[in-house]
Amino acid sequence: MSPTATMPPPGPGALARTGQIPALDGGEPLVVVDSLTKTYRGRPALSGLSLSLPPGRVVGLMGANGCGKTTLLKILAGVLADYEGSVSIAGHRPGPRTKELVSFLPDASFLAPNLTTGRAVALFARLFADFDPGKATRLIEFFGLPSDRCVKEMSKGMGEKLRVALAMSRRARVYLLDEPISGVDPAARQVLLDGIVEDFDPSCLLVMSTHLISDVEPVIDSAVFIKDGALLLAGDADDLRQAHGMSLDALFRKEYR
Ligand SMILES: Nc1ncnc2c1ncn2[C@@H]1O[C@H](COP(=O)(O)OP(=O)(O)OP(=O)(O)O)[C@@H](O)[C@H]1O
Repeated sequence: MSPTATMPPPGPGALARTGQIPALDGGEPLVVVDSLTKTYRGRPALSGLSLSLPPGRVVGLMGANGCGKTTLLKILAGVLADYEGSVSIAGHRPGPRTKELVSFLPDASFLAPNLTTGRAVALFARLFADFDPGKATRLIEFFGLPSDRCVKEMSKGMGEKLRVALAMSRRARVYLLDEPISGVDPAARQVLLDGIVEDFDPSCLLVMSTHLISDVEPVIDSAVFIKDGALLLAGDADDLRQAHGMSLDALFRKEYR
């Protein structure tokens, strides 16, 4: 099915054609991606993707396995630099300047196995000038993490909660979370999501990739669907639900079956 075949009729859903998610206050976009193409050894992972994401939004980045979500987040985070097209974060090409603006939670563990929660907080405070140790400590308590265990002694879900607490405690402009709730049980997902959006600053942008759409649907206000490295749908969550007459979860199942 071609992307245009799935586009909703003109009206709110027209947003979907361009990948422009509207600013809540009419302001400038924070992240702009134009004709982004990324190949791995000649095989395309992203193919001419264009997106415009304003501050104040909590965006769900969704798509089937291998559609390019992690690749997009890595490019925005400045981890991958060999791409075609243009990418801008607050007017800057991803690089050393934007790493100060972007808090990236990768999908793999990046913490040393011997770190306790306290040592992890101290490490992040040394690494990042914008890190708020008080917020990290509050989130660690909110998530119920034990203070006497190091990373290698934590369960997968505990490790994920610690990484989320650390990533969300930077005073960044853009938060990029790759599958932040995939390792936790259904009840804990809600707690994790509550922690992620707690105290969300409307001058910031939060993008999280996920397959767990019914879990994130109450929390996100915008959605980007990617298919085969290209944009399928993007827009305000309420507009998409209204234009298609179904939940984002149902829309995802319809588009990707
Ligand atoms: N380091 C790599 N080398 C070669 N190909 C890669 C590499 N990383 C990703 N790919 C390929 O790029 C495509 C997009 O992968 P990516 O990890 O971005 O997808 P994804 O949407 O995040 O998938 P998932 O939902 O399974 O995490 C896939 O075809 C994948 O096989």
